Amino acid sequence: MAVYTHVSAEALTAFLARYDVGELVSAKGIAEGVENSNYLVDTTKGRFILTLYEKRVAAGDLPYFLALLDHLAAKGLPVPPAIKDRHGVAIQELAGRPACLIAFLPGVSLSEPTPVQAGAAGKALAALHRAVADFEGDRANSMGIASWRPLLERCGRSLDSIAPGLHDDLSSALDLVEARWPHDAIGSCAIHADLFPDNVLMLGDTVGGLIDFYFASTDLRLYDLAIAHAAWSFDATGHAHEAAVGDALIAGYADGGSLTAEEGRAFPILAVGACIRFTLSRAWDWLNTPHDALVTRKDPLAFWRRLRVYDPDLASRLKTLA
Ligand SMILES: Nc1ncnc2c1ncn2[C@@H]1O[C@H](COP(=O)(O)OP(=O)(O)OP(=O)(O)O)[C@@H](O)[C@H]1O
Ligand SMILES: N[C@@H](CCO)C(=O)O
Repeated sequence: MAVYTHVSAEALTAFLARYDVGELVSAKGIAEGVENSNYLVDTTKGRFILTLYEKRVAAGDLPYFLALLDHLAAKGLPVPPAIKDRHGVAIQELAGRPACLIAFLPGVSLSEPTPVQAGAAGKALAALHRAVADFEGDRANSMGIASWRPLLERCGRSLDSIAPGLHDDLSSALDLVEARWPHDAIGSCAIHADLFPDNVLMLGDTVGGLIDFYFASTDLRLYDLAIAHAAWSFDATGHAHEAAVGDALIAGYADGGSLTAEEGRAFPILAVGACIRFTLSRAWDWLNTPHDALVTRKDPLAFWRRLRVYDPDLASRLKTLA
């Protein structure tokens, strides 16, 4: 998280009065994350997360996200439902933004997951995909493949201020991904689409919570696994690939088995797509983050470098990676 929108103690007290959650004791902005504004809120009755939805989350999509969370919680997955106020309303407005009060889940986000922990996360992702088999909600992926070219063009030549040649290199990589993307050749379902280690709260080697469903959408199941693989199995710089962590994540997902031959063939291009998606969203943020926001921008090149593992041949032909 981050804090883009500031909430006064008075406004928060009035907001909490709509709920049966006790009275405000303290509220602290959470510096982690980049997408939404988040506060850790303690009341006389417990601990909560207050989220104010920013830039990439459209208010009209919130009913989909909350329905998905309710569906997953009802199936026993450790996801945090939004709290309803005394009138049964979960989606509110606060400080001019859409806002929800969310159940706090215990656990810590890992920065250096072990293979055992990655295996547990892979298992949890598979459980999520099984649990949505009867979920009827549908949402096009607003950060999916169709959005990458327009985002590249919106970033424009400013990308070259991050690394000389980055605009054209991203464009070349995108040409390849657009030509080879499997589209309907493999299964789709509701996916998390952002299952980074910071969105999995771990209790030792056990998954205690899956959070941050605000990119959830209907897309390729295996693309979700490719995103998680790219997020979990590299160090923070994107230089070092922890292959054992990635292998354990996939084995956990497949529950000890392996992907089908068709899935195995599709995986690298989906992972290259994941690299492009997060390079682009980070690059946009790098170039456009407001100066007064409490947020640590994430390095776009850390994601870009992962391409060297997923498509070494392509990487060797790109100025920014060769
Ligand atoms: N339900 C929850 N229970 C406990 N902690 C939470 C919960 N939701 C969020 N957090 C804490 O807040 C931090 C930021 O949350 P989150 O990842 O949802 O923010 P974001 O801005 O959407 O981030 P991202 O950059 O991953 O998209 C998490 O890393 C976690 O520490
Ligand atoms: N998890 C993403 C932020 C969501 O777009 C990142 O680390 O870039």
